[in-house]
Amino acid sequence: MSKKYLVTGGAGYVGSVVAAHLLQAGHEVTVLDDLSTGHREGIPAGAHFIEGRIQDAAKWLDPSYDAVLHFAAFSQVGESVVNPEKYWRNNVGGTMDLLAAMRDAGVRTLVFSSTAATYGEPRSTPITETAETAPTSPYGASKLAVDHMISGEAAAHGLAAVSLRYFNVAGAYGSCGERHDPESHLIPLVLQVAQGKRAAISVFGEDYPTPDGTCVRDYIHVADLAEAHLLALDAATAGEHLICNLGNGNGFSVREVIETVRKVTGHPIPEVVAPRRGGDPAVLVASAQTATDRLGWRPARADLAGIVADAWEFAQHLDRTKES
Ligand SMILES: NC(=O)c1ccc[n+]([C@@H]2O[C@H](COP(=O)([O-])OP(=O)(O)OC[C@H]3O[C@@H](n4cnc5c(N)ncnc54)[C@H](O)[C@@H]3O)[C@@H](O)[C@H]2O)c1
Ligand SMILES: O=c1ccn([C@@H]2O[C@H](COP(=O)(O)OP(=O)(O)O[C@H]3O[C@H](CO)[C@H](O)[C@H](O)[C@H]3O)[C@@H](O)[C@H]2O)c(=O)[nH]1
Repeated sequence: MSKKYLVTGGAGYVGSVVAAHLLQAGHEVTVLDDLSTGHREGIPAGAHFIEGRIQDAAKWLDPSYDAVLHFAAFSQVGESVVNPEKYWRNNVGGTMDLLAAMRDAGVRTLVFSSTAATYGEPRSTPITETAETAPTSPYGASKLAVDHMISGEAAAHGLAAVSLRYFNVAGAYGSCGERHDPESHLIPLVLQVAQGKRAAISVFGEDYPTPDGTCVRDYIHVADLAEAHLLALDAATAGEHLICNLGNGNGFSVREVIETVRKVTGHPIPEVVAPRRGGDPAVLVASAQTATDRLGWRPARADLAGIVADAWEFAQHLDRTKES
């Protein structure tokens, strides 16, 4: 049955891909986005668009919505360290306003973009949802605070809520892909080297306790992530706040990612070794067993070369549309 969804942050990377999946499944989608980091042309065709802030969600939310999918947030770890108040105000304050608007409008289902950054430096791997949460940045702390807020909303007011804790999101879905400015994520940066926009990729540290000395991460295709959101909408249960990690359970090192980009693009990709980046754990790999058990989710695009190939296709598409 067709449903009506509000997608906050639907002009951004992950939100636009999820909006596209919801539309393809036959649902009605309204994107609420202030375009602070998103792109108007990234909103998938067929979605309604409200240019506005989550802080003002009460202006637009009404009981006709079946659920909210909440992506809107600031998400740069480094920026959050130098400007933490920006993160508390937008991510935490904004979500508090959104939850109040949902309560007033009687919209009682929420899927929230949480993050692996809520765990901080892991004590063991793979990371399960019962692992200690000790975020190492204000960004991670702000997302953890929202998770706590949502738990309270479910317990006190019967919200049906699912938080999805993404590990390293990558890849693209058709014309929806990653275009952060400034870009800080590894795969799009390595692709910029392939495109000749950067001279070399910096490898942040080669003295970690990992097989090749570089950091290991769990890269998950954004389309697999999107499918988990559709399953989460079905699984959400009144009064419960379900938290699920989303990753493939496989770790790839920075050097393995660079080598994969070389193979996929056919470009040489010079690399330079740089100092460690503050706050980077050596290894971050998810156990997504809860997502499998509770949502019935299984990643279908776990192959790193396939993830990189889709991101490469999108990077070239972006260049072609800029030129034309
Ligand atoms: N990309 C990742 O690797 C990753 C990993 C873990 C979690 N997440 C989370 O997923 C979500 C989406 O991330 P993304 O990579 O797509 O980021 P993004 O910056 O591309 O998208 C965020 C969107 O939210 C909008 N926005 C921000 N504040 C807003 C506000 N107050 N009102 C309305 N719109 C607002 C921005 O304009 C942007 O379009 C974020 O919540 C992020 O914390 C992302
Ligand atoms: O130019 C670069 C960029 C990144 N890296 C390395 O590549 C790995 C991946 O870095 P990303 O910036 O792509 O991703 P992160 O693992 O830092 O971040 C991800 O995990 C975080 C949790 O720690 C947050 O959830 C965040 O939103 C999500 O993108 C890290 O070891 C990083 O040090 C480099 O070596 N060179």
